[in-house]
Amino acid sequence: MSQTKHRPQVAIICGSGLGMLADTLKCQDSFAYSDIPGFPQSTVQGHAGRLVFGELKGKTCVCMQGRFHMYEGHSLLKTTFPVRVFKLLGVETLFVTNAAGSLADGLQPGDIMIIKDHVNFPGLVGLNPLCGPNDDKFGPRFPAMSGCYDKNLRCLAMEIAKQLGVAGLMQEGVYAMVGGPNFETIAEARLLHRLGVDAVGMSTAPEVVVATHCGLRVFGLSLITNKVVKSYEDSDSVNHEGVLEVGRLRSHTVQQLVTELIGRMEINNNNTNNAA
Ligand SMILES: O=P(O)(O)O[C@H]1O[C@H](CO)[C@@H](O)[C@H]1O
Ligand SMILES: Nc1nc2[nH]cnc2c(=O)[nH]1
Repeated sequence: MSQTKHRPQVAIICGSGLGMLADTLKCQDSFAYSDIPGFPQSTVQGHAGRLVFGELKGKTCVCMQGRFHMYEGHSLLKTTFPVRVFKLLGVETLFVTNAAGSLADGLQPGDIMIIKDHVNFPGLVGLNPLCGPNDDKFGPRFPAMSGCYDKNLRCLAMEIAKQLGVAGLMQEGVYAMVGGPNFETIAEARLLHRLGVDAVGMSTAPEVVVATHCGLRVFGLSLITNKVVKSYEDSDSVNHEGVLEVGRLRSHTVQQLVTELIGRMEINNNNTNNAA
């Protein structure tokens, strides 16, 4: 921390193809992950691997330009390590963003889903970053997750979307994390759809679990980059380049939304969770 004067209140994790969120920060100090002791390395295209500090609408922010995924071979402890670093830096609010495939019929590529809740599939079978001895300095052994996506921030995001004229692109929904790295089979897609999942990806849930455990307020959004194929008659097929391309197309809107939300949200929330 001796190498930057910034003391962030807000942390942003950029999803696949959404690294441009860091470009909006003013008075930047940036560090390659390879220069930060203990930090894993990004191995996925569309995740630059830089930690960027700066100002956004009067708030001090730190932005992860590139996240870590379980499928890269990192332990869940490693993938979520930056979240605890943010907590120790004094961050109060975590913004998580991701690219995701839609299962809900009403969500089209290019739409933005405000995450209302998640299904942490790896977590349900014991792949949870909180497994192992609990560090009471961060939070309790058995943390509640019922209100992990802050309701006030979700409402404010919708209000801002209306003011920006992009409300038609936005709705709330449930995100599910699967392990990846392969995309879903048709049978898996149908299963997820029946279970009430609106969008699926390979990240985010462990970060939110660790953030909630240590009392951070969380806001999450998924950029819908593709429809998950649910029909044997459908010859469409998803690929990572297409995912990154939708990120590029929607970068401006996502940037505007996140910038306004950070500008207008209250800070000093005392790290309390505000459940739905
Ligand atoms: O969740 P993010 O990092 O946005 O990336 C999503 O996009 C990649 C697949 O194209 C996967 O890593 C998936 O999780
Ligand atoms: N698992 C999964 N992750 C994604 N990331 C972006 N699109 C998708 C998708 O369709 N499935």
